Amino acid sequence: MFFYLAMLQTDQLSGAQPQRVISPQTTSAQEEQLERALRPRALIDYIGQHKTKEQLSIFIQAAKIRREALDHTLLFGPPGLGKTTLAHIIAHELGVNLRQTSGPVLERAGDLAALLTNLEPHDVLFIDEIHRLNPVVEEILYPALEDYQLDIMIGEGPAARSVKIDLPPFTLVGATTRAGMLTNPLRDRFGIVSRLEFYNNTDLTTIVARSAQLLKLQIDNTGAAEIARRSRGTPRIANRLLRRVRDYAEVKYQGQINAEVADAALKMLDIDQSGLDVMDCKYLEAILYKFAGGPVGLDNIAAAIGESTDTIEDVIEPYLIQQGFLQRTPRGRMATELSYSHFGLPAPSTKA
Ligand SMILES: Nc1ncnc2c1ncn2[C@@H]1O[C@H](COP(=O)(O)OP(=O)(O)OP(=O)(O)O)[C@@H](O)[C@H]1O
Ligand SMILES: [Mg+2]
Repeated sequence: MFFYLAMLQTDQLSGAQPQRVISPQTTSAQEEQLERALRPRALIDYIGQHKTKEQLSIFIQAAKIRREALDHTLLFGPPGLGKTTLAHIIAHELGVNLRQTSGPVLERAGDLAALLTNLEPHDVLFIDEIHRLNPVVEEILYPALEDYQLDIMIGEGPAARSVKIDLPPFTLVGATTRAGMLTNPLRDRFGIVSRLEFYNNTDLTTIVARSAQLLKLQIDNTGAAEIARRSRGTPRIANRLLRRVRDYAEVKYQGQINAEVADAALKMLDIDQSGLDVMDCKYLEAILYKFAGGPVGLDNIAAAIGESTDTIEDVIEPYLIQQGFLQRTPRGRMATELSYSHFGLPAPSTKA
Protein backbone atom coordinates (compact mmCIF):
# COMPACT_ATOMS: atom_id res chain seq x y z
CA MET A 1 0.00 0.00 0.00
CA PHE A 2 2.78 2.34 0.95
CA PHE A 3 4.40 1.49 -2.33
CA TYR A 4 1.36 2.32 -4.38
CA LEU A 5 0.96 5.67 -2.66
CA ALA A 6 4.58 6.46 -3.33
CA MET A 7 4.01 5.73 -6.99
CA LEU A 8 1.01 7.99 -7.15
CA GLN A 9 2.94 10.81 -5.62
CA THR A 10 5.80 10.67 -8.08
CA ASP A 11 3.34 10.68 -10.95
CA GLN A 12 1.43 13.58 -9.47
CA LEU A 13 4.59 15.57 -8.88
CA SER A 14 5.43 15.31 -12.54
CA GLY A 15 1.93 16.53 -13.38
CA ALA A 16 0.85 13.32 -15.12
CA GLN A 17 -2.20 11.21 -14.43
CA PRO A 18 -1.39 8.04 -12.51
CA GLN A 19 -1.50 5.23 -15.05
CA ARG A 20 -1.40 1.50 -15.31
CA VAL A 21 2.06 0.27 -14.32
CA ILE A 22 2.22 -1.97 -17.30
CA SER A 23 1.09 0.57 -19.88
CA PRO A 24 3.51 0.34 -22.80
CA GLN A 25 3.25 4.10 -23.34
CA THR A 26 5.54 6.47 -21.50
CA THR A 27 3.67 8.03 -18.61
CA SER A 28 5.70 11.07 -17.59
CA ALA A 29 8.44 13.46 -18.59
CA GLN A 30 10.59 11.95 -15.86
CA GLU A 31 10.15 8.51 -17.36
CA GLU A 32 11.04 9.80 -20.82
CA GLN A 33 14.28 11.16 -19.45
CA LEU A 34 15.11 7.82 -17.84
CA GLU A 35 14.27 6.06 -21.08
CA ARG A 36 16.69 8.20 -22.99
CA ALA A 37 19.41 7.25 -20.55
CA LEU A 38 18.72 3.55 -21.08
CA ARG A 39 18.37 3.76 -24.85
CA PRO A 40 21.05 1.82 -26.74
CA ARG A 41 22.87 4.06 -29.24
CA ALA A 42 24.52 1.58 -31.61
CA LEU A 43 22.99 -1.32 -33.51
CA ILE A 44 25.24 -3.76 -31.70
CA ASP A 45 23.73 -2.74 -28.34
CA TYR A 46 20.19 -3.11 -29.62
CA ILE A 47 19.10 -6.41 -28.16
CA GLY A 48 16.83 -8.90 -29.94
CA GLN A 49 14.85 -8.24 -33.17
CA HIS A 50 17.50 -10.28 -34.96
CA LYS A 51 15.88 -10.25 -38.40
CA THR A 52 15.33 -6.50 -38.46
CA LYS A 53 18.80 -5.85 -37.13
CA GLU A 54 20.48 -8.04 -39.72
CA GLN A 55 18.55 -6.48 -42.61
CA LEU A 56 19.16 -2.94 -41.43
CA SER A 57 22.83 -3.55 -40.86
CA ILE A 58 23.26 -4.70 -44.46
CA PHE A 59 21.18 -1.90 -45.98
CA ILE A 60 23.01 0.71 -43.90
CA GLN A 61 26.42 -0.59 -44.91
CA ALA A 62 25.39 -0.73 -48.57
CA ALA A 63 24.10 2.85 -48.50
CA LYS A 64 27.36 4.00 -46.93
CA ILE A 65 29.49 2.18 -49.51
CA ARG A 66 27.47 3.72 -52.35
CA ARG A 67 27.44 7.10 -50.62
CA GLU A 68 23.68 7.28 -51.02
CA ALA A 69 20.86 8.03 -48.66
CA LEU A 70 19.37 4.92 -47.06
CA ASP A 71 16.02 3.88 -48.55
CA HIS A 72 12.95 5.20 -46.74
CA THR A 73 12.23 2.91 -43.80
CA LEU A 74 8.97 2.08 -42.06
CA LEU A 75 9.09 0.62 -38.54
CA PHE A 76 5.91 -0.77 -37.14
CA GLY A 77 4.82 -2.68 -34.07
CA PRO A 78 3.12 -2.20 -30.67
CA PRO A 79 4.23 0.65 -28.37
CA GLY A 80 7.45 0.32 -26.37
CA LEU A 81 9.20 -2.23 -28.59
CA GLY A 82 11.97 0.11 -29.71
CA LYS A 83 10.87 1.99 -32.85
CA THR A 84 12.13 5.41 -31.71
CA THR A 85 15.30 3.79 -30.40
CA LEU A 86 15.91 2.15 -33.76
CA ALA A 87 15.32 5.41 -35.68
CA HIS A 88 18.04 7.07 -33.60
CA ILE A 89 20.35 4.10 -34.13
CA ILE A 90 19.85 4.25 -37.91
CA ALA A 91 20.95 7.90 -37.98
CA HIS A 92 23.86 7.13 -35.65
CA GLU A 93 25.05 4.20 -37.80
CA LEU A 94 24.74 6.28 -40.97
CA GLY A 95 26.68 9.06 -39.27
CA VAL A 96 24.03 11.69 -40.08
CA ASN A 97 21.67 14.02 -38.20
CA LEU A 98 18.22 12.95 -37.10
CA ARG A 99 15.35 15.42 -37.28
CA GLN A 100 12.36 14.28 -35.31
CA THR A 101 8.68 15.12 -35.61
CA SER A 102 5.36 13.31 -35.50
CA GLY A 103 2.26 12.96 -37.65
CA PRO A 104 -0.13 15.01 -35.48
CA VAL A 105 2.43 17.83 -35.01
CA LEU A 106 2.76 18.47 -38.75
CA GLU A 107 -0.46 20.38 -39.18
CA ARG A 108 0.26 22.39 -42.30
CA ALA A 109 2.20 21.74 -45.50
CA GLY A 110 4.54 24.57 -44.50
CA ASP A 111 5.56 22.72 -41.31
CA LEU A 112 6.85 19.81 -43.36
CA ALA A 113 8.40 22.08 -46.00
CA ALA A 114 10.40 23.89 -43.31
CA LEU A 115 11.76 20.60 -41.99
CA LEU A 116 12.60 19.20 -45.41
CA THR A 117 14.40 22.28 -46.68
CA ASN A 118 16.59 22.29 -43.58
CA LEU A 119 17.90 18.76 -44.09
CA GLU A 120 21.49 18.09 -45.01
CA PRO A 121 22.32 15.39 -47.58
CA HIS A 122 21.59 11.84 -46.31
CA ASP A 123 20.00 13.08 -43.06
CA VAL A 124 17.26 11.06 -41.39
CA LEU A 125 13.83 12.62 -40.97
CA PHE A 126 11.97 10.66 -38.31
CA ILE A 127 8.18 10.95 -38.34
CA ASP A 128 6.58 9.19 -35.39
CA GLU A 129 2.89 8.19 -35.53
CA ILE A 130 3.08 8.55 -39.29
CA HIS A 131 -0.41 7.07 -39.67
CA ARG A 132 -1.75 10.31 -38.23
CA LEU A 133 -0.41 12.62 -40.96
CA ASN A 134 -2.77 15.25 -42.25
CA PRO A 135 -3.71 14.25 -45.87
CA VAL A 136 -2.60 17.67 -47.15
CA VAL A 137 0.83 17.19 -45.60
CA GLU A 138 0.98 13.63 -46.91
CA GLU A 139 0.46 14.89 -50.49
CA ILE A 140 3.53 17.11 -50.14
CA LEU A 141 5.51 14.16 -48.87
CA TYR A 142 4.99 11.96 -51.95
CA PRO A 143 7.18 13.89 -54.47
CA ALA A 144 9.66 14.62 -51.68
CA LEU A 145 10.09 10.90 -51.08
CA GLU A 146 10.16 9.88 -54.70
CA ASP A 147 12.12 12.61 -56.46
CA TYR A 148 13.52 14.66 -53.57
CA GLN A 149 11.37 17.54 -54.76
CA LEU A 150 9.05 19.86 -52.98
CA ASP A 151 6.01 21.07 -54.87
CA ILE A 152 4.37 23.90 -53.02
CA MET A 153 1.83 26.62 -53.76
CA ILE A 154 2.79 30.16 -52.94
CA GLY A 155 0.12 32.83 -52.54
CA GLU A 156 -3.63 32.57 -52.95
CA GLY A 157 -6.26 33.13 -55.63
CA PRO A 158 -5.25 34.19 -59.16
CA ALA A 159 -1.75 35.18 -58.02
CA ALA A 160 -1.05 31.71 -56.63
CA ARG A 161 1.70 29.75 -58.34
CA SER A 162 3.39 26.46 -57.75
CA VAL A 163 7.10 26.35 -57.02
CA LYS A 164 9.40 23.35 -57.22
CA ILE A 165 12.29 23.18 -54.78
CA ASP A 166 15.04 20.56 -54.98
CA LEU A 167 15.74 18.75 -51.74
CA PRO A 168 18.90 16.96 -50.67
CA PRO A 169 18.63 13.17 -50.80
CA PHE A 170 17.36 12.10 -47.36
CA THR A 171 15.89 9.09 -45.56
CA LEU A 172 12.44 9.13 -44.09
CA VAL A 173 12.08 6.82 -41.11
CA GLY A 174 8.40 6.43 -40.25
CA ALA A 175 7.14 4.74 -37.09
CA THR A 176 3.63 3.51 -36.45
CA THR A 177 1.75 1.17 -34.19
CA ARG A 178 -0.78 0.73 -37.00
CA ALA A 179 0.68 -0.21 -40.36
CA GLY A 180 -2.87 -0.97 -41.50
CA MET A 181 -3.87 2.67 -41.14
CA LEU A 182 -1.27 3.93 -43.61
CA THR A 183 -2.60 4.89 -47.03
CA ASN A 184 -1.37 2.64 -49.84
CA PRO A 185 0.53 5.37 -51.72
CA LEU A 186 2.45 6.23 -48.56
CA ARG A 187 3.21 2.62 -47.68
CA ASP A 188 4.43 1.94 -51.23
CA ARG A 189 7.06 4.62 -50.93
CA PHE A 190 8.99 2.82 -48.20
CA GLY A 191 11.78 0.64 -49.60
CA ILE A 192 12.39 -1.03 -46.23
CA VAL A 193 9.57 -2.19 -44.02
CA SER A 194 10.39 -3.71 -40.64
CA ARG A 195 7.92 -5.21 -38.26
CA LEU A 196 9.10 -5.27 -34.65
CA GLU A 197 8.05 -8.32 -32.67
CA PHE A 198 7.45 -8.85 -28.96
CA TYR A 199 10.74 -9.87 -27.31
CA ASN A 200 11.35 -13.39 -26.08
CA ASN A 201 12.30 -13.99 -22.46
CA THR A 202 16.00 -14.46 -23.17
CA ASP A 203 16.32 -11.12 -24.97
CA LEU A 204 14.22 -9.31 -22.38
CA THR A 205 16.34 -10.77 -19.59
CA THR A 206 19.42 -9.37 -21.31
CA ILE A 207 17.69 -5.98 -21.59
CA VAL A 208 16.80 -5.98 -17.87
CA ALA A 209 20.36 -6.98 -16.95
CA ARG A 210 21.79 -4.24 -19.16
CA SER A 211 19.48 -1.58 -17.68
CA ALA A 212 20.28 -2.79 -14.16
CA GLN A 213 23.96 -2.38 -14.88
CA LEU A 214 23.45 1.15 -16.19
CA LEU A 215 21.41 2.00 -13.08
CA LYS A 216 24.02 0.29 -10.88
CA LEU A 217 21.55 -2.14 -9.32
CA GLN A 218 22.32 -5.41 -7.60
CA ILE A 219 20.33 -8.04 -9.41
CA ASP A 220 21.02 -11.69 -10.12
CA ASN A 221 19.97 -13.70 -13.18
CA THR A 222 16.87 -15.09 -11.55
CA GLY A 223 15.69 -11.59 -10.69
CA ALA A 224 16.26 -10.31 -14.22
CA ALA A 225 14.49 -13.34 -15.67
CA GLU A 226 11.49 -12.91 -13.37
CA ILE A 227 11.05 -9.26 -14.37
CA ALA A 228 11.52 -10.16 -18.04
CA ARG A 229 8.93 -12.92 -17.92
CA ARG A 230 6.30 -10.52 -16.61
CA SER A 231 6.97 -7.58 -18.93
CA ARG A 232 4.55 -8.38 -21.77
CA GLY A 233 7.44 -8.91 -24.19
CA THR A 234 8.09 -5.14 -24.09
CA PRO A 235 11.40 -3.42 -23.17
CA ARG A 236 9.66 -0.25 -21.98
CA ILE A 237 7.62 -2.25 -19.47
CA ALA A 238 10.69 -4.28 -18.45
CA ASN A 239 12.60 -1.09 -17.66
CA ARG A 240 9.66 0.33 -15.73
CA LEU A 241 9.11 -2.82 -13.69
CA LEU A 242 12.81 -2.93 -12.94
CA ARG A 243 12.60 0.53 -11.37
CA ARG A 244 9.56 -0.38 -9.31
CA VAL A 245 11.19 -3.60 -8.13
CA ARG A 246 14.27 -1.59 -7.22
CA ASP A 247 12.18 0.62 -4.92
CA TYR A 248 10.76 -2.43 -3.23
CA ALA A 249 14.18 -4.08 -2.87
CA GLU A 250 15.74 -0.91 -1.47
CA VAL A 251 13.10 -0.54 1.21
CA LYS A 252 12.89 -4.20 2.19
CA TYR A 253 16.02 -6.08 1.07
CA GLN A 254 18.95 -3.62 1.08
CA GLY A 255 18.64 -3.29 -2.67
CA GLN A 256 19.28 -6.96 -3.50
CA ILE A 257 17.04 -8.17 -6.33
CA ASN A 258 16.46 -11.85 -6.96
CA ALA A 259 13.49 -13.87 -8.22
CA GLU A 260 11.65 -13.87 -4.86
CA VAL A 261 12.03 -10.15 -4.33
CA ALA A 262 10.92 -9.46 -7.90
CA ASP A 263 7.95 -11.79 -7.52
CA ALA A 264 6.84 -10.15 -4.27
CA ALA A 265 7.14 -6.66 -5.74
CA LEU A 266 5.27 -7.58 -8.92
CA LYS A 267 2.49 -9.30 -6.98
CA MET A 268 2.05 -6.11 -5.03
CA LEU A 269 1.67 -4.25 -8.33
CA ASP A 270 -1.07 -6.71 -9.36
CA ILE A 271 0.93 -8.19 -12.20
CA ASP A 272 0.12 -11.88 -12.34
CA GLN A 273 2.32 -14.87 -13.11
CA SER A 274 1.80 -14.52 -16.86
CA GLY A 275 2.58 -10.80 -16.76
CA LEU A 276 -1.06 -9.82 -17.21
CA ASP A 277 -2.15 -6.74 -15.30
CA VAL A 278 -5.49 -5.43 -14.12
CA MET A 279 -6.50 -4.10 -17.56
CA ASP A 280 -5.65 -7.35 -19.32
CA CYS A 281 -7.66 -9.33 -16.80
CA LYS A 282 -10.58 -6.93 -16.98
CA TYR A 283 -10.60 -7.28 -20.75
CA LEU A 284 -10.44 -11.09 -20.76
CA GLU A 285 -12.96 -11.39 -17.94
CA ALA A 286 -15.39 -9.20 -19.85
CA ILE A 287 -15.22 -11.57 -22.83
CA LEU A 288 -15.46 -14.66 -20.64
CA TYR A 289 -18.21 -13.57 -18.26
CA LYS A 290 -20.19 -10.85 -20.04
CA PHE A 291 -20.04 -12.25 -23.55
CA ALA A 292 -19.87 -15.98 -22.84
CA GLY A 293 -16.36 -16.27 -24.27
CA GLY A 294 -17.28 -14.50 -27.54
CA PRO A 295 -17.29 -13.96 -30.42
CA VAL A 296 -17.88 -10.32 -29.53
CA GLY A 297 -17.31 -7.10 -31.48
CA LEU A 298 -14.64 -4.58 -30.52
CA ASP A 299 -17.15 -1.79 -29.83
CA ASN A 300 -19.07 -3.95 -27.40
CA ILE A 301 -15.98 -4.86 -25.39
CA ALA A 302 -14.85 -1.22 -25.41
CA ALA A 303 -18.19 -0.16 -23.96
CA ALA A 304 -18.13 -2.96 -21.40
CA ILE A 305 -14.72 -2.07 -19.97
CA GLY A 306 -14.76 1.68 -20.63
CA GLU A 307 -11.63 1.79 -22.80
CA SER A 308 -11.20 3.33 -26.24
CA THR A 309 -11.13 0.95 -29.19
CA ASP A 310 -7.72 2.43 -30.12
CA THR A 311 -6.18 1.50 -26.77
CA ILE A 312 -7.69 -1.94 -26.95
CA GLU A 313 -6.36 -2.58 -30.45
CA ASP A 314 -2.93 -0.96 -29.97
CA VAL A 315 -2.08 -1.78 -26.40
CA ILE A 316 -4.13 -4.59 -24.91
CA GLU A 317 -4.86 -7.04 -27.71
CA PRO A 318 -1.55 -7.59 -29.53
CA TYR A 319 0.13 -9.22 -26.55
CA LEU A 320 -2.92 -11.28 -25.60
CA ILE A 321 -3.14 -12.59 -29.16
CA GLN A 322 0.58 -13.30 -29.33
CA GLN A 323 0.43 -15.22 -26.04
CA GLY A 324 -2.59 -17.22 -27.20
CA PHE A 325 -5.17 -15.78 -24.77
CA LEU A 326 -7.28 -14.27 -27.50
CA GLN A 327 -8.35 -15.00 -31.03
CA ARG A 328 -9.51 -12.44 -33.55
CA THR A 329 -12.04 -14.00 -35.92
CA PRO A 330 -14.21 -12.48 -38.66
CA ARG A 331 -17.16 -12.74 -36.25
CA GLY A 332 -15.38 -10.99 -33.38
CA ARG A 333 -13.00 -11.56 -30.49
CA MET A 334 -12.99 -14.96 -28.79
CA ALA A 335 -11.39 -16.20 -25.60
CA THR A 336 -9.14 -19.23 -26.14
CA GLU A 337 -8.86 -22.33 -23.99
CA LEU A 338 -5.79 -20.78 -22.40
CA SER A 339 -7.97 -17.88 -21.19
CA TYR A 340 -10.49 -20.25 -19.69
CA SER A 341 -7.81 -22.18 -17.82
CA HIS A 342 -6.04 -18.97 -16.75
CA PHE A 343 -9.17 -17.89 -14.92
CA GLY A 344 -9.87 -21.41 -13.60
CA LEU A 345 -12.90 -21.97 -15.82
CA PRO A 346 -13.73 -25.24 -17.55
CA ALA A 347 -13.04 -25.15 -21.28
CA PRO A 348 -16.21 -24.51 -23.30
CA SER A 349 -17.77 -27.30 -25.30
CA THR A 350 -16.62 -26.68 -28.86
CA LYS A 351 -18.73 -23.97 -30.41
CA ALA A 352 -20.02 -24.24 -33.95
N1 LIG B 1 16.25 -3.67 -28.48
C1 LIG B 1 16.35 -2.98 -27.35
N2 LIG B 1 17.39 -3.17 -26.53
C2 LIG B 1 17.48 -2.49 -25.37
N3 LIG B 1 16.58 -1.59 -24.94
C3 LIG B 1 15.53 -1.35 -25.72
C4 LIG B 1 15.36 -2.02 -26.96
N4 LIG B 1 14.23 -1.59 -27.54
C5 LIG B 1 13.69 -0.69 -26.69
N5 LIG B 1 14.47 -0.54 -25.60
C6 LIG B 1 14.17 0.31 -24.45
O1 LIG B 1 12.76 0.50 -24.39
C7 LIG B 1 12.42 1.85 -24.29
C8 LIG B 1 11.26 2.15 -25.22
O2 LIG B 1 11.66 2.06 -26.56
P1 LIG B 1 11.14 3.09 -27.68
O3 LIG B 1 10.85 4.41 -27.08
O4 LIG B 1 12.12 3.05 -28.78
O5 LIG B 1 9.78 2.39 -28.11
P2 LIG B 1 8.77 2.78 -29.28
O6 LIG B 1 8.57 1.55 -30.09
O7 LIG B 1 9.26 4.00 -29.98
O8 LIG B 1 7.43 3.11 -28.48
P3 LIG B 1 6.18 4.06 -28.93
O9 LIG B 1 5.38 3.27 -29.91
O10 LIG B 1 5.44 4.29 -27.64
O11 LIG B 1 6.77 5.31 -29.50
C9 LIG B 1 13.70 2.63 -24.66
O12 LIG B 1 13.94 3.62 -23.72
C10 LIG B 1 14.83 1.65 -24.59
O13 LIG B 1 15.59 1.86 -23.42
MG1 LIG C 1 8.46 5.93 -30.02
